[in-house]
Amino acid sequence: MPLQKLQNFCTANNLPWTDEIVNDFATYLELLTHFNKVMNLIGPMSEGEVVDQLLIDSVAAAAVCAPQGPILDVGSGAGLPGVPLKLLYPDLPITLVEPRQKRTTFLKIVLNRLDLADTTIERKRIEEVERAEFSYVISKAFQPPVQWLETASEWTADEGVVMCLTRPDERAALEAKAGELGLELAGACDDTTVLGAPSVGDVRAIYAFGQPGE
Ligand SMILES: C[S@@+](CC[C@H](N)C(=O)[O-])C[C@H]1O[C@@H](n2cnc3c(N)ncnc32)[C@H](O)[C@@H]1O
Repeated sequence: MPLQKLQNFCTANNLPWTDEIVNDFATYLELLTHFNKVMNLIGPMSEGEVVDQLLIDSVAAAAVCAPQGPILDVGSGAGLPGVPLKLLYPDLPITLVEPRQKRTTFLKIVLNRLDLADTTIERKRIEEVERAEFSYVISKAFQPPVQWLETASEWTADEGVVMCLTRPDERAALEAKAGELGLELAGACDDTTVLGAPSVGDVRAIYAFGQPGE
């Protein structure tokens, strides 16, 4: 079954995996592949490719640093990585920021079909969203990593983390920018294949940045 690799990934990395989570991922996968054909949300992809390239890349962030409080996903598109994270951590509030109407229409369909509580969809550019603080600030393929770290830091609570889904060759530049912003590395994976992520997705390294501990 297409979700087997996702299950293997979650169990190998001690991420939540229950019957309810399986059902929710199956529904999301079905909605993504169905509406992709009519709305062109993610380009032509098979179910297997969606799992390998999008779903595992999304939950891989939690294998490096699991969310502990409200999540902000900027440039969420068809809900990546925010929806997979919400399915793993249904009790955490999440805000999905996405300016394009077709994509937010799809997000609303997902929200209704999966009955996702504490989920806010902002059909805006991040620059237009009323400022708030989040515990876990994440994006995938939204801004170049260093620019993202700077953007995200403005939305991150004191105890929170900025998640950078990127490539290993960005680490030095990210650490330099983090120093300027008064942040430090709070979690790192320089090669997501060691987590068991297929090497076909865009996310090859994951770094978490937070305020220095005492
Ligand atoms: C390359 S897509 C990535 C979508 C999704 N994160 C993924 O990985 O499939 C970038 C997304 O960022 C959105 N976007 C562009 N500018 C934005 C802005 N200023 N604020 C929030 N989202 C923005 C686009 O509409 C698009 O859906």
